[in-house]
Amino acid sequence: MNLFLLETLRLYSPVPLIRRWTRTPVQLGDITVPEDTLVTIPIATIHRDREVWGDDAGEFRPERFDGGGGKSLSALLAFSMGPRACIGQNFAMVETKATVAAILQRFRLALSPDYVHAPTDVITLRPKYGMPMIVSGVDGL
Ligand code: HEM
Repeated sequence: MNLFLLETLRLYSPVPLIRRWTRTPVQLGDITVPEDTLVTIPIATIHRDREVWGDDAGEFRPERFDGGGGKSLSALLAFSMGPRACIGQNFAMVETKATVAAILQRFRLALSPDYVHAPTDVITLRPKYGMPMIVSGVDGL
């Protein structure tokens, strides 16, 4: 399930972008960013970059994380990186696994034909028209 969640965080990162102010000039490759500049880090775009993830960057393929994932350790930025990275990331991963496991022990979920795929960014990413599901109990319950 870990690989599945990582791939979900890559393609549908709940935080699609973050911002940082530079306090001193910062060298980013060939670019010198002056101090007092607001820099946007486009997480969602980086997560679909073919140069980082390969030609199948747009495909849902959890096994890509079996042995690393992208080109570098910092390729997956869903929880950001460094001293201001998400303090709740381990909790979020454990909580999600526990919740999904509890649901799947009791229910089978299928996407409703009414679902319209329209991820939208309202501070965090969410399905614009909701996510209608067809729920049935396991063992026909
Ligand atoms: C899938 C779930 C989550 C995702 C994708 C996520 C993502 C992020 C990201 C990208 C940041 C950096 C924001 C920035 O620098 O502007 C962040 C910061 C933070 N997150 Fe999360 N988060 C998640 C769940 C949680 C949970 C469950 C908690 C608390 C229990 C939490 C607490 C925090 C806090 C306190 C910060 C600020 C850390 C700091 O600035 O030093 N997050 N999160």
